[in-house]
Amino acid sequence: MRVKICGITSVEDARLAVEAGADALGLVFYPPSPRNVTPEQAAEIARAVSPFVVLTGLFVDAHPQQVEAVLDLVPLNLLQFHGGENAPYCRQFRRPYIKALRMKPGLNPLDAMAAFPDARGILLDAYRKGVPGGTGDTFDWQRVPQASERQIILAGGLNPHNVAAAIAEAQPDAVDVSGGVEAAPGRKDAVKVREFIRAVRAAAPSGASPTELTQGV
Ligand SMILES: O=C(O)c1ccccc1NCC(=O)[C@H](O)[C@H](O)COP(=O)(O)O
Repeated sequence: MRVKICGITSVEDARLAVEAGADALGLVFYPPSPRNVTPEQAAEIARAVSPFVVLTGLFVDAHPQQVEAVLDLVPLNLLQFHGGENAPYCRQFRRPYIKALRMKPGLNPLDAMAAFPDARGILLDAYRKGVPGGTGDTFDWQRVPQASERQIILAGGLNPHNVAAAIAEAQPDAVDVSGGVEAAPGRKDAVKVREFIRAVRAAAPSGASPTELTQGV
């Protein structure tokens, strides 16, 4: 079970997340968010982090030139598109990407993810009208497709106290959290980060997915 800590805004928070065992860090390039970072700030964070930790750059319906400008400065390993982007938009940067789908009532995630066959993963997030992400809201984890061939990342309102139940119910391949491990918007809480990752490891030890655990793989 992989863990992404999203909304990292400082070298200090990047280091505490990596030391706690995060597999990936999320850097938000979306100015209305309190977790937004500039390309220069992101480059400083990147310099401080092991090259073996996945650096994810997050965008919301960004102009392609904005994405390219970030890529010129920041050695991102992965892009995350969190708006209404389509597959041609996402693939134009010729980088691995994950596509976020907000679980609007009535949305069929299997149909929606089929539109992004070349996405490395699909991040399923809560839906709140007018707010693209980082809502702190959960959604019905029963809606997460099971036995999908795709890599499913569960997000939305996770925290140290609910992540084990979320994993048991949704059986994702990875989890993602932002607000649930913060002391304040944009500032991570070291204890919450450690508790979150500890809870994930307890729910899915040795990195195995819950499916592998229950099927004795
Ligand atoms: O984190 C943000 O502020 C944000 C703003 C706009 C678009 C996406 C954003 N975050 C993307 C993420 O992947 C978050 O981790 C995800 O939405 C879950 O956030 P939370 O419910 O706070 O754990």
